[in-house]
Amino acid sequence: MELQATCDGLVLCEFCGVNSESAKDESSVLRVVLVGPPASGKGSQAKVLADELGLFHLSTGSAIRDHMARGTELGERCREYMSQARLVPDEVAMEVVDDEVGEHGGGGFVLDGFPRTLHQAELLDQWMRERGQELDAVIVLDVMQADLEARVARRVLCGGCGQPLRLGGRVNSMNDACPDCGGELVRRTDDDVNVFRGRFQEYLDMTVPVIDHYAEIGKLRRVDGSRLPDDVSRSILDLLKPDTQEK
Ligand SMILES: Nc1ncnc2c1ncn2[C@@H]1O[C@H](COP(=O)(O)OP(=O)(O)O)[C@@H](O)[C@H]1O
Repeated sequence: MELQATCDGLVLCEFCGVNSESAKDESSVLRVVLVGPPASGKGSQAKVLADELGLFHLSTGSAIRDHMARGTELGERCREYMSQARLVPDEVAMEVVDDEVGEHGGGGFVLDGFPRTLHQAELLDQWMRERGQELDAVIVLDVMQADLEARVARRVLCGGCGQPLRLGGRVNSMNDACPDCGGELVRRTDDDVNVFRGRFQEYLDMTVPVIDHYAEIGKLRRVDGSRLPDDVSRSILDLLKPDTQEK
């Protein structure tokens, strides 16, 4: 498909004549990866970033769960790995990114949960090279293991409305009711400390090499993720400001 630039800066499809969404001026597009250990808050920060900067947010974990819920062929390929809390094969994770970002990421994107292995980072780099694109920044949220374990121990969920809550925040014990819907509080299965430690070790083994890779090529930015969520968001946005302004 041939796309042609029009005088107002949009891009016109040669075949259907439609000004596509991906038509945003290429130079204003921001492409960001958020990396961090489990419970570092990268999912929430990715959402803030997407809302504030108008980026497409892809959480590969959520996208895979969605495929499984819809019973797609890709979802079926992931089911066994997911049920054993193992990473899906790198090529399958890349396929999810290719589908989703290929379709919706034309105006810029923030990835959360990908790349998770060095090979995935290489696949992503190649995928972007093929499109004549490159990442603007890879942001890592630094939080110490002890702080993460304390977070996990306090994290609960309303079984009714599904919102995440924190013991010592709006609720004090598992016997409290959800302050919004009155629902019963439950714990996520992955909020068990042993499950957390397994995932943290996997992060050290598999994802730290991704961080090293992006540090080597000058794309890495570090943010102290141990502060209040709003402060973390501000730091990330400040850090990306030069990129958004330059563009
Ligand atoms: N980049 C990835 N590579 C391989 N598997 C992935 C990837 N992202 C998600 N998954 C699969 O999805 C599961 C849940 O992903 P995760 O990012 O931990 O989601 P969440 O934090 O939303 O629970 C992982 O255990 C793994 O099986």
